[in-house]
Formats: sequence, C-alpha cells, structure tokens
Amino acid sequence: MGARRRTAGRSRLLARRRRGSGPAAPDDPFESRLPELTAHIWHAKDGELAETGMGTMARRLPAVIARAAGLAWRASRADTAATISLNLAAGLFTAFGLLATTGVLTALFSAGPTPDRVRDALPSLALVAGSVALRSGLQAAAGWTQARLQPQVQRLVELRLYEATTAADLTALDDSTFLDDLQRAQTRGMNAAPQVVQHAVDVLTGAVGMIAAAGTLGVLHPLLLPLLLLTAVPEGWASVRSARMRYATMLALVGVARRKWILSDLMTERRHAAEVRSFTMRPFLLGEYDRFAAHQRRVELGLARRQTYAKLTGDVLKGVATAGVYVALGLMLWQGWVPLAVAGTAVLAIRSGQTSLVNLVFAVNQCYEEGLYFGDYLAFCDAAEARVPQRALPPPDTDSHPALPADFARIEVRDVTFTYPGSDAPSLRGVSLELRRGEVVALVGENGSGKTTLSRIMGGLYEPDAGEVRWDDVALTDVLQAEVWSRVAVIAQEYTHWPMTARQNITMGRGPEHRPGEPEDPAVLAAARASGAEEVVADLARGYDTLLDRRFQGGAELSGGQWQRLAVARGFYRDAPLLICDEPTASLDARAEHLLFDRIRDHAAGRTVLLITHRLASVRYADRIYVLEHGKVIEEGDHTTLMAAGGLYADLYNLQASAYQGGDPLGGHS
Ligand SMILES: Nc1ncnc2c1ncn2[C@@H]1O[C@H](COP(=O)(O)OP(=O)(O)OP(=O)(O)O)[C@@H](O)[C@H]1O
Repeated sequence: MGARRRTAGRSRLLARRRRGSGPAAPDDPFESRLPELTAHIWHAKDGELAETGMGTMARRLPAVIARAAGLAWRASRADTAATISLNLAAGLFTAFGLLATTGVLTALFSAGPTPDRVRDALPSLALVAGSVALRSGLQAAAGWTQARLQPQVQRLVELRLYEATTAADLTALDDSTFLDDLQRAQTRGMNAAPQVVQHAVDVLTGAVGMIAAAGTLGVLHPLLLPLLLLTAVPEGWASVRSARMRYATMLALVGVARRKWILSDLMTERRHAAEVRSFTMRPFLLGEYDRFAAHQRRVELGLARRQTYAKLTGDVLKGVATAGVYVALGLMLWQGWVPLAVAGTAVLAIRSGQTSLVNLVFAVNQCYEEGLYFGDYLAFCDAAEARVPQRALPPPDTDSHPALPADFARIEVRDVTFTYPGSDAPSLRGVSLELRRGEVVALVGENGSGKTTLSRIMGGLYEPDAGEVRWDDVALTDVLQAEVWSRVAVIAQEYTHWPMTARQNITMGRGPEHRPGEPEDPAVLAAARASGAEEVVADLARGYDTLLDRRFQGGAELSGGQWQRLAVARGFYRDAPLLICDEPTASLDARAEHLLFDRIRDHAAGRTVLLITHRLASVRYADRIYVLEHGKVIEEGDHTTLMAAGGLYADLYNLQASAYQGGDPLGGHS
C-alpha cells in the first residue's frame, strides 16, 4: 500500500517535472519540449480529403481529369492520344473476348459427341484467344505510352514552376504567404502532377473495363447488370474505407511526422553536425526521435488491425453478394431466362467487371487526392506568373523600352519611398541622393536604417512605391530588368556559396567557356587579383577548376573570408558602370580589408561606386557620404563636412576611432 502511494507520488513528481523542463512522457509524444508546429504541407489536404464523400469526389472529378488531360496533352500530344486510344481499344477487345466466350460455351454445352462439340467451339475459341492476345498487346502498349508520358509531364511542370519563380518580382520572395505556397507547390504539388495523370489514366482504364463488362452483360441479358454492381459494391466499399482509414491515421500523425523530419534533419545535416557534437545533443535528439517513432509505430499497428477488419468485412459481404449472384443466376437458368452458356459467360464478365470497378474506385480516390495537391501547384504558378513584372519579359518590340545611357553623367535617386510587403512601416521614406559618374559615394547608418534596401532599389531589384531612380533622363523602371542588371554589378552583403567551380563562382555563367588546358580568361585573372581571390584559388588542389562544395567528391570548403573574396571577384568581373558594394569586407581580415578598399577606389576609375559599410575609416575618402536613419537621409557631405557638423556620422566615427585609440568607446570622444 505504502509502496503504491510512493509510486503514485513519484509519478506526480515526474509529471510535474515533465511539464517543466524534464523529459516528456514516453507514451505522449505531444508533451514535447519542441515548439508547437502548424500543419505541414505534405498533409495540408488530408483533413479536406478525409471529409470529402465519394459523391463530392465524383462531382469534382471531371474537372481534375480535364486538367490532367490538358497537362498531358501539352506534354505530348502523341503519347496522350496513344494512351487514350490504346486503353479504349483494349476495353473493346475485352468486351469482344467476353462475348466470344459465349460462343465457346454454347458449342461446348450443346448436345452431341464431345469431339464434335470441341470442334464446333474452335472458331469461337480462336476469337477468344485472338482478342485476349490483342487486348494484352494493347494494354502493354498503353502501359508503355503511359510510362513515356510521366517524365514529359514532370519536365513541363518543373519548368513552369522554375520559370515563374526565377522571373517573379523579388518582393514576392519576401511575402510569407507566397513562400508557403511555393514550398507546398514545389515539394508536394509538383510531384502530384504526374501522379494525377497516371491516376486519371487508371480511372479511364477502370471505367473502360467496367463498361466492357457491363456492356457484355447488357447484351447477354439486361437483368445481369444489377448483379455486377451487387458483387462489386462490397469490395469497393472495403477498399475506399481502408484508404480513408489510412488518411485519418496520417492526419493524426501529422505533428509527429513533422517533428521526426525536423529531428532527422538535425541529426543528418552537415550544417548542424558540429553543434550537435559540441553541445552534446545526441542523447536528447535520439531520445526525442525514438519517442515519436514509437508512438507512430503504435498508431500504425492499430491501423493495420483496423484495415484487416475492414478487408475481412468486405470479403464476407462480397462472399454473401457472390452467393446471392449465383442463386440469382441459378434461378434465371431454372426459369429458362438465360441458357447455361450465357450464365457461364456472365460469371466471367462479372468477375472481370468486379476487378475493374474496384480499380476504378481506388483510382478515383487517388486521382482526387493528388488532384488537390496539383490544384495547389496550378494556383501557385498562376499567382507567381501574375507577379512577373512586364519588364522581365522579352520585349515585343525593342523600341518599347529605352536603354540605359552608355555615358551617363549622373544617377539620381529622387524622393524614394519603399515598404516591404507585409510590413507596417516603410523602410525608406523620401530618400534622395546623387552619384556622379566616376564617384565613390558611401551610404552609412546604423543597423536597419535602410542601406541595403536602397542599394537593391538602385540595382533594379525592387521598384520604389513612390519616387524614382534615373540614369540621366532615363527612369530605371522603364528599362528592361535584364538591361539594368547587366549594367549594375553587386557585391552583396548576403551572397550565395554557389556549389560550382571557383571559376564559375567568379564568372556566374558569363564569359567565354573554358576548355581544359586553355589559358585562363584574363578578365577572370584580373578580377581575382583585384579582389584577393587569386591567393585563395592558388591554394586549391585544382585551381579554378576546383568544385567549391564538400558534398561532392573532390570538393573544397572555403573560410568565410575566402568566400567573400570570391564574391568580390564576382562583382569586379562583371565590368559594369555602377558597382554596388554592400558590406564587402565584413568577413575579411584587416590586411585584406585595407587592400580591398584601395582596389575598389582603383576599380572606380571611370566607374561609379556605391559603398555601404560600417567601417567608417574606409569611407572618409568617399566623394560624398549619405547618412541614413530610420529610412531617411539625415546628413550628407564629405568626411570633413560631416565631422564638422558633429551629427550622427561624427558620433559613429569618433566611437570607432576611440575604440582603436584605446579610449572609452562609451564615452565617445577621447
Ligand atoms: N525582406 C524584408 N522584408 C521585410 N522587411 C525587411 C526586409 N529586409 C529588410 N527589412 C526591414 O527594412 C529595414 C531596413 O533594412 P535594411 O536591410 O535595408 O537595413 P540596413 O541599413 O542595410 O541594415 P544593416 O546595417 O543591418 O545591414 C529594417 O527595418 C528591416 O527590418
């Protein structure tokens, strides 16, 4: 008794601990220390599916099939037409074979000596054999064309999505709804497309098989038709019920499955590997994973049990229905409504129709499910295409868009205002500035003041909500995007570590193709020398041909500063009249940083540079400095003027200078 009370007390204590920071209950995977998760894209449609009845499905199915057919038609007209006609022809021969069977049975069941009866049956038997062989050949050919269709459909849907996402306005990719829809379309919807086509063809095959069997029965005797339905309904019911149970179970396991994905990502991805080890996360992660996996196993074992019951019930009902059919057939024979040969053929037709109906019901279910995800994909593509700016498209006639002037005198930012989608406050409010040709102009300001946003507007990545950027008298928003991007080189604050060779990381797919053994492109060498990437490449095993990604064999990994030198080389290589450098030295060592600013000044000869940096020692030589605060220009002038003004720039500059001179940075002026 006392022991039981102690145990109960301990359980309460454990439960309290679990509610706090202790380990969660092994049998309750939802009492976890991981954050609560929303429904995952992979299962986003399960709820909708679980609640949709067969009637609704049947009503909505034609639209899904029409979309699948349209897609297949665009992917390959020949294969689509062949798939449909081969399936129809196979159905025709199924019916023909069944009808010919009556001839065989009639001959066999007629009076007379057996050899004569067999001889009489031979022509019909040849017809049956011929139609079975033809049907098999047609079905095999249909399978082949169907298999050919799959990769063509896949290619079409992938291309459409990537064409839209790479051309969509950059602000679309700042929009969380757009990103959610993209993820769902990419990870689930895109794969659903070939599945929908496959299941739509299965629906067609099942329907054709059903119609063939039903047609045969109708020809034999109209009363036989309801018998087909009677036997097929229980099995169809069991298969749909079992599929529904699977969906309901998947739905119940959404949270668990998603957590398992997250945990498996944490345990296998290279980017987490060092922290998993240094923070000794292994037992925690493995323990969490095991609890979720154990729960999932329990639920799935329960599902297997219930599915077996459903199948058993279906089988019993099917047995009862089949017995009913035989009784009905016996009665019809007894009454002389059908001859014995027709009854024999009817049994075969009913069996064939039964299989087709079960396949049909299953295909309808699958087609509908994949159709929901495919609908997501289509909706996303439409939305993404609507967000492709006119200026991204190739011009219908070249005169409709002006070119940027080759020898501009100045670039002017006039009264620019910009708010990110979904943000309440504007990131830029009436910003105006000017860059004369050949100048180095610096943008300075505290974190979040709007420097990167402004540089993106000047680089033609965002369009301002109000105001404009002009190159002499040409407004940037009138020019084709590709033209703007080719005239502006950007060394971005956040740049991509392209999983490509060192050379490709500099040329970015431009310039002459490099063949093995050929001398290096002088432009690549010059950009690498100016940026300091030359030393990085010299240390690589295969020089410019080294693949910069450890995930591939022979791939190399670079340090943060080494990557930054390559990113700078990329900007220098693109010989554009305007160079935007957004924090180009954040990861560089002191010597590399000093050298880089010198080289940016050299590079500027004849070009215009917009330099964004927090290293104020490097901006003192800029021709003009603009100071941003909360999206507004609050100061402008050269270093001397701004220092004399004693405003924010002077404060920030003195703060940095005093830190180097050993003064008290918090005191400001030492
Ligand atoms: N993609 C985005 N979506 C919504 N808001 C954004 C986005 N990018 C930046 N912002 C907001 O816009 C404001 C300006 O950001 P921006 O990156 O231009 O500042 P910054 O001056 O370059 O800062 P830092 O010195 O830290 O690089 C910030 O308030 C930031 O939160």
